[in-house]
Amino acid sequence: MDPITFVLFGSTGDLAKRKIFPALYNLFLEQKLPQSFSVIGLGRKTFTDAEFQHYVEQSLRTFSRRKPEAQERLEEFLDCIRYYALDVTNKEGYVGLLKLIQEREEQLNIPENRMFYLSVAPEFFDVIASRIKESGLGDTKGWKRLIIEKPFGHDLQSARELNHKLSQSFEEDEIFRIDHYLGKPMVQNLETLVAANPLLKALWSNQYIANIQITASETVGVEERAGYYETAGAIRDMFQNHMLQLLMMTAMHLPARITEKNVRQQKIHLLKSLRRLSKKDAANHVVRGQYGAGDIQGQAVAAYREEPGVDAFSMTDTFVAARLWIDDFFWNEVPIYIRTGKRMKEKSTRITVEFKDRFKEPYGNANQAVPNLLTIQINPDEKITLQLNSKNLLHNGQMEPVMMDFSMDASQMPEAYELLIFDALRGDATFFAHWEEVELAWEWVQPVLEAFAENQLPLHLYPSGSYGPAAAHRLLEEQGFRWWPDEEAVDVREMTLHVTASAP
Ligand SMILES: NC(=O)C1=CN([C@@H]2O[C@H](COP(=O)(O)OP(=O)(O)OC[C@H]3O[C@@H](n4cnc5c(N)ncnc54)[C@H](OP(=O)(O)O)[C@@H]3O)[C@@H](O)[C@H]2O)C=CC1
Ligand SMILES: O=C1O[C@H](COP(=O)(O)O)[C@@H](O)[C@H](O)[C@H]1O
Repeated sequence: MDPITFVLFGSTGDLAKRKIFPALYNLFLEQKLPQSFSVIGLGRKTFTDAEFQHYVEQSLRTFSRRKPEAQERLEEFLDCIRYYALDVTNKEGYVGLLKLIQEREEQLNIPENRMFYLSVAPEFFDVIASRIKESGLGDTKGWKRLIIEKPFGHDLQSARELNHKLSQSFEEDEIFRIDHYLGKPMVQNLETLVAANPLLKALWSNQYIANIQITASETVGVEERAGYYETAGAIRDMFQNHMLQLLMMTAMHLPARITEKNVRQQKIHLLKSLRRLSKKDAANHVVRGQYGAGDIQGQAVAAYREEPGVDAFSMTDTFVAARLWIDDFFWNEVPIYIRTGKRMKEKSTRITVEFKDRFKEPYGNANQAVPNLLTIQINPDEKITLQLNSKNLLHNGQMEPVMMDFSMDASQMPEAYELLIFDALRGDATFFAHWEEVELAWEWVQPVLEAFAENQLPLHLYPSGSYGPAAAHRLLEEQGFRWWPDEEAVDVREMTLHVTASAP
C-alpha cells in the first residue's frame, strides 16, 4: 500500500474517538497500514503532540475491539500521530498545516499521498474542501482523496449544491462518501451470497421471490442528538442513505464481473428503476411514526416529545416504513418493504426474502406450510437463516417450519470503519456511495420530505418498546403479506395510537 498522510478534521470529536482511531489502530496491528504513514489530528482545542497521543491512547483503551496489549506496538502507532490546532474557517491556519504535512513527508521520505477525512459537522464540508484547494494542500505530487461523513445534504437541492462545491476541489473518483452500513461485514457479503451460490442466484427474481423486507429497528432513542435529529428525522437519518443502500445491495442485478465500476453501475441502474412516488401518493405507500413513552427491556423511557432539546409539539419522524417497487424485468411486481425506527422492541438490522408459495397444492386444506424465508441478519448478530418446511413424525407427521442457520463469529469481525478506511486507503470505492447513488436516493425521497413537511401524512404515535405503528402492517396486508417474524403482527395492532394534529 502507498505511504500516506492521513489528515483528520474533527479529530477531537465523538466519531474520531469511538470509531476512527480504533479502526486505524486495528489496521495497524493487522499490518494493513503502509510501512510509513502519519496521522495529523485537527481541531480547535489545543493539545501538544504528546497530550494528543495520550488522548488517542485513552480512546483505544476504551473503544478499540483489540485492547492495546503490547506497549511497544502501541507506542509505535502513537508515534505516527501529530496534532495541529486549526479552526477550519480560518484561511491562514491552512498555511501552517501544509508546512507541517510537508515536514512530515520529508522526515519519512514519503510521496505526497494525502487522505483528508472530514469528521466534522456538515456545514464545514464545502469550506474545508475549498480551503484544501486554495492553500495548496491539494496540489500533491502523489494522490489526494477525501473521505466525507454523512449527512450528504439535507434534501435534493442542498445535496446537489454540496456536490457542486466539492467538485471544484476534488474529482468524483477522489471522493469517498461514507455510509457505514456498506462497511458492515454481512452487507459486504450480500453480493457474494447471491453471486457465488447458484441455488440463490437461480431464485433471485420475481419468478420465485414474493417480497423483500428490510428492517433496521433500534432500541435507543434520540439520545443527545436532538439538535440534529429534529431537522433530520428517520427519513434523512436512516432511510435516504442506509436503507436505500441495503435495498441496492440486495436487489441490484449482479454484474458479470464484480468490479467497483460494475457494482456501482448496477446500483445506479436499480435506483433509476425505482418507481417514483408523487407527493400525493406518499400517504398510500409511506408510514411515519414517532415514539411515545413506554418500556425498553424493563426500563421506563420518555416520549420523543419529552426528550431534552425536542419541541413539545415536534412532528419529527422517528419511524418510517415504505413500500417500494422496482420497475424492471427482474423485480416487476415484487414489493419491497422497508422500515426503520428508534425506541423499538429490539435492535435488529435484517433483510428477509419471502419466497413464493408455489407448492401448496399437493397438501390441499391440510397444508400448514409457512413460506420459505431467507433472513440475512446484519446486526447485532451476523447470521443467515433459511426457513423451510419439514414433516415432524413425532407430531402425527404435521408440517412445521425448520431453520437452517449459519452464524459468523462477530467477535472476530472487523468493524465497518476498519473495512471502509482500508478500502479508501487502497483507493477501492466499491463500498462507498457514488454521487449518482446519493442524488437518485434524494430524488426518490424528496416528495416524501415535502409530504412530511406539509403534514400530508398522519404521524402515528407508537409506544416505546413496540414494533412500531400498526399502520406499517397495512402496507403489507394490502398485498396479503406480513412482516416477519410473525409475532409482530399481534403485538403492534393493539398498541398503536393515531395522531394527525400537531399538538401532543
Ligand atoms: N458520532 C457518530 O456516531 C457519527 C457521526 N457522524 C458524522 O461525523 C461527523 C462528526 O461527528 P461527531 O464526531 O459526532 O461530532 P462532534 O461534535 O463530536 O465533533 C466535531 C468535531 O469537529 C471539530 N470542530 C467543530 N468546529 C470546528 C471548527 N470551527 N474548526 C475546526 N474543528 C471544528 C471539533 O473539534 P474542536 O471542538 O476541538 O474544535 C470536533 O473534533 C458529523 O458529520 C456527523 O454527522 C456520522 C455517523 C455517526
Ligand atoms: O447513521 C446512523 O446510524 C445509527 C445506527 O447504526 P447501527 O450501525 O447501530 O445500526 C443510528 O442510531 C443513527 O441515528 C444514525 O445517524
